[in-house]
Amino acid sequence: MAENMDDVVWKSLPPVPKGVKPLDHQVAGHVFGRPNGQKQNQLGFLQNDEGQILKPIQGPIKGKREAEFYSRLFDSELAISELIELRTFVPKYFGQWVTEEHPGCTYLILENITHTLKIPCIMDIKIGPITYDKYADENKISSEKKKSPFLEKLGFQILGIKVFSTKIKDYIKLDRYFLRALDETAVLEKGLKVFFNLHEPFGFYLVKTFLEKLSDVQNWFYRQKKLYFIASSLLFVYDATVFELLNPESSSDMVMQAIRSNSNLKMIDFTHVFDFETEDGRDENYITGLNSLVKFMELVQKS
Ligand SMILES: Nc1ncnc2c1ncn2[C@@H]1O[C@H](COP(=O)(O)OP(=O)(O)OP(=O)(O)O)[C@@H](O)[C@H]1O
Ligand SMILES: O=P(O)(O)O[C@@H]1[C@H](O)[C@H](O)[C@@H](OP(=O)(O)O)[C@H](OP(=O)(O)O)[C@H]1O
Repeated sequence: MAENMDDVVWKSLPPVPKGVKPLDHQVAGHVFGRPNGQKQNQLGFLQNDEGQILKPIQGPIKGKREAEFYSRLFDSELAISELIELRTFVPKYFGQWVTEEHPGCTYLILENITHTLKIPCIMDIKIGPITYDKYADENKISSEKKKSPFLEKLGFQILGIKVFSTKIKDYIKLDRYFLRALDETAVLEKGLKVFFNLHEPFGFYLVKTFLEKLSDVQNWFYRQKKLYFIASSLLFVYDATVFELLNPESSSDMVMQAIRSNSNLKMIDFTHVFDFETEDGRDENYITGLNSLVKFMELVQKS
């Protein structure tokens, strides 16, 4: 028997509905055709040609929460200014999709943030030292606590990296088992610096660009008092072709402009998002994780 469920090769895959295919570039979560944990659920992310992904709505009650999160956020009558602002930090939502090939599964239709990238580089980071919610039972709490020995210190965990290394001219893929085992030093050397191609002279500007984007997310979290996010991720993407566009003569303004338009940061995975019960909430768990990630990125930038 394969040691890791991810290594199980499936003899029969679920049918792929017409006009869509499994998501090309995915670094974590429910992968189409792969069992999810012990649950043997083989449905996962799909993509279409229109720049959208299809995310299966997960079983109760996680999936329902995520579906409600998106439909509330993109409701045309939404009048809460903080939530209207939050739209800029998440993939666009286009409604729901069902297909006769997968009876019983409804998909969320979301913007595919890797769609326009020629050589996509992707990193998924789950934010916050606490990854279980108020409804978690003892088993869930203990299984979450066992997943990453360094989570309490780091405040975040990298779940997956797929990066085109301009040094070896090939893709490097790192999975959550490898990444969760990295301590405070190794997470810099074998995680973040690898993702940002830091051997490149322009790696510095890439980190600078993402720090700007993270600062916008931070500002929103300091201001908003509506929601708190457990086990939610930040998805970092950039196009490795940007390094080809630049040369040593490029001014720093030109470099920043090129990198800004070839990179993106979005919040994803909203299966554990809740409304604060009082008017003066502050998402300390998310803020702790985010601030720590920013500090680590600043260290990367200085190195
Ligand atoms: N909008 C998007 N555009 C492009 N890729 C995406 C998008 N959303 C998710 N992905 C890809 O899918 C992966 C998993 O996303 P997500 O965390 O939403 O899935 P999940 O199945 O809910 O995960 P889990 O069940 O492990 O919490 C991400 O790491 C990323 O590679
Ligand atoms: O990455 P792994 O180790 O495969 O773990 C899964 C992943 O962390 C999910 O985020 C988590 O769901 P939630 O965060 O939504 O709870 C799920 O929990 P579950 O199996 O308890 O549903 C895990 O199986």
